[in-house]
Amino acid sequence: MRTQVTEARRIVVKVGSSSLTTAAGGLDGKRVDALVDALAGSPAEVVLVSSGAIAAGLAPLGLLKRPKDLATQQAAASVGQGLLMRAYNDAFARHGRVVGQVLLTVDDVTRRAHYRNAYRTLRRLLDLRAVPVVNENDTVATEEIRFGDNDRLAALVASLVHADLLVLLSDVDSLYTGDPSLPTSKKITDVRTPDDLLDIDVKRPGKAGVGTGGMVTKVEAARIATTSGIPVVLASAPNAKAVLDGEPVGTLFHRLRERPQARLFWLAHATSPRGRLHLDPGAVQAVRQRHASLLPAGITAVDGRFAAGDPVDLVDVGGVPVARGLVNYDAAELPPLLGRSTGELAAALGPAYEREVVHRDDLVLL
Ligand SMILES: Nc1ncnc2c1ncn2[C@@H]1O[C@H](COP(=O)(O)OP(=O)(O)O)[C@@H](O)[C@H]1O
Ligand SMILES: N[C@@H](CCC(=O)OP(=O)(O)O)C(=O)O
Repeated sequence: MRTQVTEARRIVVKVGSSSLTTAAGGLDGKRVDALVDALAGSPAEVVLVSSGAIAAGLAPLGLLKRPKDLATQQAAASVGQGLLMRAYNDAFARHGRVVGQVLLTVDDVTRRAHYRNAYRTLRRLLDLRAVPVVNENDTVATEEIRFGDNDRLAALVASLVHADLLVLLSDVDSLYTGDPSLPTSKKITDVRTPDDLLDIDVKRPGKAGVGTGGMVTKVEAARIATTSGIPVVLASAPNAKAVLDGEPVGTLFHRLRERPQARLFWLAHATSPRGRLHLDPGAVQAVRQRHASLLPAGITAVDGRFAAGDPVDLVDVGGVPVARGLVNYDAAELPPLLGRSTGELAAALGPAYEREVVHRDDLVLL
């Protein structure tokens, strides 16, 4: 059993084009359904990074193989992305789950100002129990600023949403020492350090012809994630359920360091609180033991003059600080909300009041 997997609370799963399409081209509904069944069965929050827009758009446009020129690829992506979302929408609906499309460019995941926008949207979708389905915004990306494959995009999204695990699903069941079709190539179950990759040949692209990056981009994605403290499992798409159940399938890239908690470290050690939120015992327990977000219902009193975004201390009935967090409301807004459930507040004051007072991602225990 892999505890890196079974203990993960937030997982980014990336699936490649070759795992979603039929041999004849076009989306394979059965494979989409099987993948979605596996994802919907996971107790973790899941962000799905899905390729396949270009591949799904080929058949409807009468294209026989993946075009080489960017404009035709973009036209195919434009047609295929809608079909892809329809397939996910229908497949997740069977589990009573809603999907949200998130199309990103390189800038959205690398520039800080954009990055925060993307993070907020993804986090809100997860809070609402929706499944974000991410792809590159192929129709607007130019050759120079394009990821092209989704492996690196998935690694950056994993880091962006503070995921505990990245799963790369492909048409190959693990990393091999060389071309998997050669009998001399051996399966690799664990990659613990970059040295474990020194003798591995990852150059040859996939034979299916619809994927783009082959193993090179997957190994690169694993490097980005593991150096950000996020372990990676590379496995075949039909093994998605086994992966998420923690079974030792595919290749596990162990994380190379602890997850840097730089922002939360700053919050705990380098900020002074602008106010205090007094918690009832139930809220203290929820924050401490379940690492839950703080909701208005668990707050009994507020001290200080702070604005939304400021650091505040969360204190217990004895006034002892238990956590520090970034508050989502101005001090003056809070008193009428205290002790009331988020459902009640939303009904009385509108959906903007459904938000948590301190989100769990912005909270550090003291
Ligand atoms: N060392 C290796 N180990 C495993 N697969 C490899 C290796 N080198 C090349 N490959 C090829 O990489 C392919 C997966 O890449 P790709 O087709 O881009 O997948 P996807 O569409 O899932 O992103 C496999 O089908 C396999 O043939
Ligand atoms: N954004 C593109 C991804 C291209 C692609 O084929 O990626 P991958 O299958 O992950 O190597 C698409 O949806 O078609």
